[in-house]
Amino acid sequence: MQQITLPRPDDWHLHLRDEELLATTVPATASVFARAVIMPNLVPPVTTVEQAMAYRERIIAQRPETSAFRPLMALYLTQQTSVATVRAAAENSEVIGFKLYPSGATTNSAAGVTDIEALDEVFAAMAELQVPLLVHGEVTAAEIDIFDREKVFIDTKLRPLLARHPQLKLVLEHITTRDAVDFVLEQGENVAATITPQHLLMNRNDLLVGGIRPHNYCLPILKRREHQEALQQAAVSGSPKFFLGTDSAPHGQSKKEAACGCAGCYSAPAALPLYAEFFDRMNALDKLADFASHFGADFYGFPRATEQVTLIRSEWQVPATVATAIGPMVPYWANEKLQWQIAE
Ligand SMILES: NC(=O)N[C@@H](CC(=O)O)C(=O)O
Ligand SMILES: [Zn+2]
Ligand SMILES: [Zn+2]
Repeated sequence: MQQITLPRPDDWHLHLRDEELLATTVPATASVFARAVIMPNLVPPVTTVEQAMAYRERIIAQRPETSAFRPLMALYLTQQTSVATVRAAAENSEVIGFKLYPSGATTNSAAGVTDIEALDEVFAAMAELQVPLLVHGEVTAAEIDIFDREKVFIDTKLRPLLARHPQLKLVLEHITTRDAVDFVLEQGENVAATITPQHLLMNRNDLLVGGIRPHNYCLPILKRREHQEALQQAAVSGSPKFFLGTDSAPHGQSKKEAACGCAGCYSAPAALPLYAEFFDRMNALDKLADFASHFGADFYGFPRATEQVTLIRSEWQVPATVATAIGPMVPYWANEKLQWQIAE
C-alpha cells in the first residue's frame, strides 16, 4: 500500500500551552486534525467555562485560515469545583469535560485533586449530565513505585469511583499498562482510553538503555515491554474503547535536557505519521482510520469527520529541533525516520 486516505483524525488528548507558543502548537495540530481535546494544565489552570472560552479564543486566533480545526476544551477539576460548574460545562458545546489530575502526579498538577471521595457530588452531577471525566490515572503517594502508580490508581481509586458512579462517562488517559487495558475492557461502554504514540512505539528500554533519553520521558512513564505489547494489541484490536490521544506536551529543549527534566513528549509535528508507522509495523494499517478518526468521535458523541487526509509512503526524517518563540524544542522521534508522510 503506497497511499492511505482517512477521515481527518481527532486528537483526544493534547497540550497546546499558551501565549506565544500557540503560534507553533496550534498550526502543528490544526493542519492535520479535525478536533482536539485541549488539556487545561496551564498556570493558573483553566477551571471555569469563562476561562476556557477565553483560552479557546486565543487558540482559534492561531488557527490557519484554511483550517476548520475545533478545539474542545477540558476544565481542570480541583477540590473546589462545584456542581454549578458541572452544569455550566454541560450547557456549553465547546467544553468537553473535566480533567482529573491527582495533585502532584504530573506537569502543572499542583492545583489538582487531593481527595477524590470528597468530590462525590460533583461526580454524581457529571454522571447524571453525562459530562465526561478525563483521568490522569496515577497515584502520588511517595511510597508507591513510579512503575506501579497506574495499576495502584486503577485498583484503589478508579474501581471504587466507578462502583459509586457506574454511569460516569470516563476516559483513562494515556494508558501505559496491561492492567489499564484489562480494566477498560472489563468496564461498560461508558469507559474508554486514549493511547499515545510513544507508549505504542517504545518501552522503558528506550528511555534508559545506552544512556538516559530525556525526550522519551513522559508521564505515566514508559513501562516494560510486556505492557507495551498489551497496548499494541489493544490499539489494533478493533475495540472502540481505544482511540488516539497524542498527549503531545511541549517543553523547551533546556527544560527537557536538564538535571531535573520535565515530563512530556512533543509529538504534534509528526503525530499522524507516528501512528501510521506503528499500525504499519503491526500490519494493521486497515485499523488506523477506526483508531484515529472514528472511535473517539463515536465515544464522545460527535459526528465522524467528513474531510479527509491522505498519507503517502515516503520516508522522511523528523527534524532535530523546532524553533519556537520561547526557544528550540526537540520533537518526539527527532532525527529518526518515519515511513509515512501527509500529502500536501
Ligand atoms: N504527559 C506528560 O508527561 N506531561 C504532560 C502532562 C500529562 O499529560 O500528564 C504535560 O503537560 O507536560
Ligand atoms: Zn497526564
Ligand atoms: Zn497530557
